[in-house]
Amino acid sequence: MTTSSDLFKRAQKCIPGGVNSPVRAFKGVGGDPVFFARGQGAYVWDEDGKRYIDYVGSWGPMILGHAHPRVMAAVKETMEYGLGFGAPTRIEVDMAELICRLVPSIKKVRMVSSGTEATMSAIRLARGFTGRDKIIKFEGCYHGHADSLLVKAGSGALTLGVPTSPGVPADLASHTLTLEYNNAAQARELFGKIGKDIACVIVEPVAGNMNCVPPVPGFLEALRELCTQHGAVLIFDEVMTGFRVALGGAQAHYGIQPDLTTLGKVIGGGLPVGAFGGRADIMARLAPEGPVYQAGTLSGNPVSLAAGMATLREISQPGFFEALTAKTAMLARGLAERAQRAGVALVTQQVGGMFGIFFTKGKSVTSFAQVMACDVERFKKFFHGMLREGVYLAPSAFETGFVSAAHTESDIDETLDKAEKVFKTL
Ligand SMILES: Cc1ncc(COP(=O)(O)O)c(C=O)c1O
Ligand SMILES: N[C@H](C=O)CCC(=O)O
Repeated sequence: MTTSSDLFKRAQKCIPGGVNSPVRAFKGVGGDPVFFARGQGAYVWDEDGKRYIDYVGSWGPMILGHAHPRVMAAVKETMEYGLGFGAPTRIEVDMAELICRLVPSIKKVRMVSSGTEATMSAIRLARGFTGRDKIIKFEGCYHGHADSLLVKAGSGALTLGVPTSPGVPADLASHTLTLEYNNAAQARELFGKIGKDIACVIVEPVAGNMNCVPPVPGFLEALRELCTQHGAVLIFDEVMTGFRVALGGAQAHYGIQPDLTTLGKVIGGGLPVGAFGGRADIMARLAPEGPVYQAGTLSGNPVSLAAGMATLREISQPGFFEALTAKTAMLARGLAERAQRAGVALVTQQVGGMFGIFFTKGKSVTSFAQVMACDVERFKKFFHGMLREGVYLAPSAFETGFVSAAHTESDIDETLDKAEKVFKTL
């Protein structure tokens, strides 16, 4: 018995499933979730004081590692002035200017409190701007839990086997058209048939909620071309990839400008936040400038923005992303090599500070069908082996992994040695 399992028993009596977000519950790997008591740099410690090298990083925000001193100092300093006012503050202007400078496709930006709010609002805005109802998303992509987007979704919805959630009205779901990720021909065909009805295409420019699946060359380009041609809004959901795969996000990495971008995670430095922004003519349709309504009591919370600003300042340092990418590549390459040595079929993929581990043969995984064909049972054994060894991976075969600036080469080496030991047991 561990303190975590005691706490989980208590939690299950008063919290649905014992957790406040389904992916935390270990349903995808079995067993009881670990309860964490603290984090510092690349490590987290559970309630019994066991240390883990952390590759979840609060699902992405902790790009500097846990409790980074400059982020903590910014939070403490800002808190001294009050926790929020429900009125405009200087830091919101600073943050908006910074985002617009770092992501040039964003001419105006609205802060919200979560990634879900960002995508939900961006969809409404795209519909209000175009006067059309239909939206296109891709199977296995997750864009938060707004009704229109919980259709063939990834992340916890996929892990739990409910990619299309009960509770989403069929009438609403019928407006969400789902295509195969990385299949440009299918998108062309659909646009050819009903292009004039499509309000927007929303896509994870690197899919991070069905493990880690980068776009194949030409896929994002085709979406850009189709949206322009048919007057639809192209939304890059960069809640995960924004300030994670490159300073300017996936759009800078791949050189493609969306019309709208959604952000979250890193821009809050670990505190609740989200944002959406983009073309000035589209953003001008948003209340109070335009008629499309969107609001939030805690939107642009100064403490969240202080943590986010401090994080963005750190990741703007020259060489930050080169170093993060090199370290993540070292991990991904090393895992593939150690697996091969142990005779285990494994594919690893990586973009910037994101990586994926697939128990499958072959060279790459580019489609949802390939993701679903991977050996999930083997992943579960690997996950628990690594957990025992003191390495915390995302508790699902359908989630991406995250490396932070706090991970050292020696952390990566330690992880690889432990992985090799576990591979030999599979
Ligand atoms: C790509 C993407 N979009 C949207 C969301 C929703 O963000 P949040 O969990 O902050 O609502 C997430 C993560 O959950 C995500 O990974
Ligand atoms: N995959 C999700 C976000 O990226 C995981 C976070 C959550 O839903 O709790």
